[in-house]
Amino acid sequence: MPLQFELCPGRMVGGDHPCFIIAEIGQNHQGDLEIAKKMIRMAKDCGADCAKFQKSVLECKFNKKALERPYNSPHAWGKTYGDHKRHLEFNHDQYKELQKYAEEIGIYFTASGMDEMAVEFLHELGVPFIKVASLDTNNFPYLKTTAEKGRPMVISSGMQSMETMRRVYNLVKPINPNFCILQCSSAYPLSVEDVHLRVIREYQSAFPDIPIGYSGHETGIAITVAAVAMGAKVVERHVTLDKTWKGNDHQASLEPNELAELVRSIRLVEKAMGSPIKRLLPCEMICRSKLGKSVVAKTKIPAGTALTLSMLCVKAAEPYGLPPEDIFELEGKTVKRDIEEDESITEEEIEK
Ligand SMILES: CC(=O)N[C@H](C=O)[C@@H](O)[C@H](O)[C@H](O)COP(=O)(O)O
Ligand SMILES: C=C(OP(=O)(O)O)C(=O)O
Repeated sequence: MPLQFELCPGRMVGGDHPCFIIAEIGQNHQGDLEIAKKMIRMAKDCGADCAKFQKSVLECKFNKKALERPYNSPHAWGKTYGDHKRHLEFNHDQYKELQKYAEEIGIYFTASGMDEMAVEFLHELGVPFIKVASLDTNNFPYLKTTAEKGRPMVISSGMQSMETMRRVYNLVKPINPNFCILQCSSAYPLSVEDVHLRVIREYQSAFPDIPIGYSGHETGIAITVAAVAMGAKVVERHVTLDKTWKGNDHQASLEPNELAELVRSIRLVEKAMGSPIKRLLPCEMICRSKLGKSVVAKTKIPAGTALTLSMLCVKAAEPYGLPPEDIFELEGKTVKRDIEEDESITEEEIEK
């Protein structure tokens, strides 16, 4: 079964394809369409593959009491949680405008569908893939209808257990094979001790036929780069224009210079991952001929002498002689000509 699939038109993920980098604008746009556009532009300029938002149909995502509860937080945009969330929600026409803008500047555009109606909305909008936010990952009716839409899915796994993630995999796989799972811990900002990058390995062995990725809420870029070195094929990070802005996620977000550095570092590490085949590289030949050690005569050895270990030593020598790892095989072999003390012993001097 392939470890890769087409996440967006013309963009494969998994296998040897470059890691797909999602700039999660989320609700960091302050409810302002112009800021949202600036953030899409910033994501593109910094080299991210995709600009992502969060779409909710609030009455479908929350029950009445949850919307009516007071939101006493410095990050609140309204007195109740419902008012707060309403302020941050873009409508259909605004989404259309953002989508058009992203298309014009050439960056993939999508959102997490944070309830079934939101997924319906995104499906009709024609996003390339649906992001399943952690809060819906154990929402099995949602997962089933979303998988049935047939669009690729990126499923995050904050707040879930391994057992639930196995059930998620078993539910989605037969309906829609084009999905990946992201390791994620849902806290903002996330402490280093709560990241658990090793879960990526667990997922890779439990779900070997899908790409695995990482959705990070920590500060800085190092941990996300490490996730890529561990094989994350999709990464997602919140982005902001200013970490001091009001909002729950800004502190755990990357400002433009950090996002650009993240993209650069990921691309660098991808190149450095190279090949698993260990061999002497052409670029190492200069070092080997200068400092690599080889077999040298410890004493003068007359032609026809059968070699013993006591006649040989190992040094960095000019020219480079026989490799020292073969020294024991030289015992008993005879030399074709007189060899001076401290002279390199090369292939040509040894009787076959
Ligand atoms: C789990 C989840 O949805 N997490 C999202 C994605 O990471 C977050 O962006 C939340 O929407 C955000 O932290 C909520 O903040 P507030 O409660 O102030 O609107
Ligand atoms: C909550 C989201 O993401 P995650 O679960 O990956 O943090 C989201 O994409 O809206």
